[in-house]
Amino acid sequence: MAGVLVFATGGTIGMRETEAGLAPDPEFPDILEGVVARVCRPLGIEHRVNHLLPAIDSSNADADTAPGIARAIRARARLQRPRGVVVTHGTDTLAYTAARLAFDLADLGAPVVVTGSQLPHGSLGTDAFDNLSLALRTAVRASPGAPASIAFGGGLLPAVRATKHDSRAFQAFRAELPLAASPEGVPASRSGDGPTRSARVLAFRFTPAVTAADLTAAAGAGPQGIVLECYGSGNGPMARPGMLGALREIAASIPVVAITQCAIGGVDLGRYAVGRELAATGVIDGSDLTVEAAIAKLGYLLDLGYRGDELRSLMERNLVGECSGVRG
Ligand SMILES: NC(=O)C[C@H](N)C(=O)O
Repeated sequence: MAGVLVFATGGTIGMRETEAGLAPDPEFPDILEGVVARVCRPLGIEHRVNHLLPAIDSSNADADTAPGIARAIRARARLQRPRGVVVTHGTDTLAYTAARLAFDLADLGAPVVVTGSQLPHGSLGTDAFDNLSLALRTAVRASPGAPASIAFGGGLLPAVRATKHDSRAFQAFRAELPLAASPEGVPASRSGDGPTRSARVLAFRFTPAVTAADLTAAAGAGPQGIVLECYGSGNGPMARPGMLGALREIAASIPVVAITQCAIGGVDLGRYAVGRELAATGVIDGSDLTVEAAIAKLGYLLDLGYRGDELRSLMERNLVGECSGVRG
């Protein structure tokens, strides 16, 4: 086919006003078909629109949403060999999904561009069509091996570096850091068949009131991995009663990845005594990963079957431009 494959997954872009608030518009499939055709025809590009049902408000995304979108894209792409792929998605969890697709589809051989909108397609002055048109044109023009990107508010952002930072403005996303140079590429699957269920990775944020019991409770809910949002250069309340022991125990049973709450700078676990204490509990150094990219990467590697030292080593390296890698 060598055209564009579009996957609609929900989000404001496909919603309309109802008595219960914004909700999926049953007429959106027809409208999307028309808009995609209008952009692709003058470019001489074929297109096919797929709807992943049910269309959701992306706030309802769960651990399997992004891996499920990746599986659907892979299955279609195998048959239709597209030149590019566009995913329409709600903005609330768009950065999480886009980051995950960047890993899952790194070797697809076609660029993946994710978009959505702040206003519904039918609203006056909507950003839906500008964003969609930018995404389609990017998917057609980018090279087959280009990294996954987000087309939004007139700009393109690297999927593994982006965060939603504005709940209203048309420029809803921001990437504080560029793609890291010289990515190694994604590893082969460790377990052959792939998992039946996607790993559940939680984020836990250190704040002044946090206790060891809070962390133990979060880990007790049974996630397969935890992203620990630390202060500054990778610090935490290590003097809190029970915190060292709790972290040691958790990190011995599931991977715990330490990232920073700061947008820039990354972690440097050797800098402060509290950072060294944290490192000694067995947490993995998350370099300058965003929380979205850390969750995506850890979930992706767990789903590929990686565990233990192999997982740690991959987490600490730059696979698709998502992090600078651990300081030597
Ligand atoms: N602008 C949006 O798309 C927000 C919406 N709640 C969603 O994420 O589905």
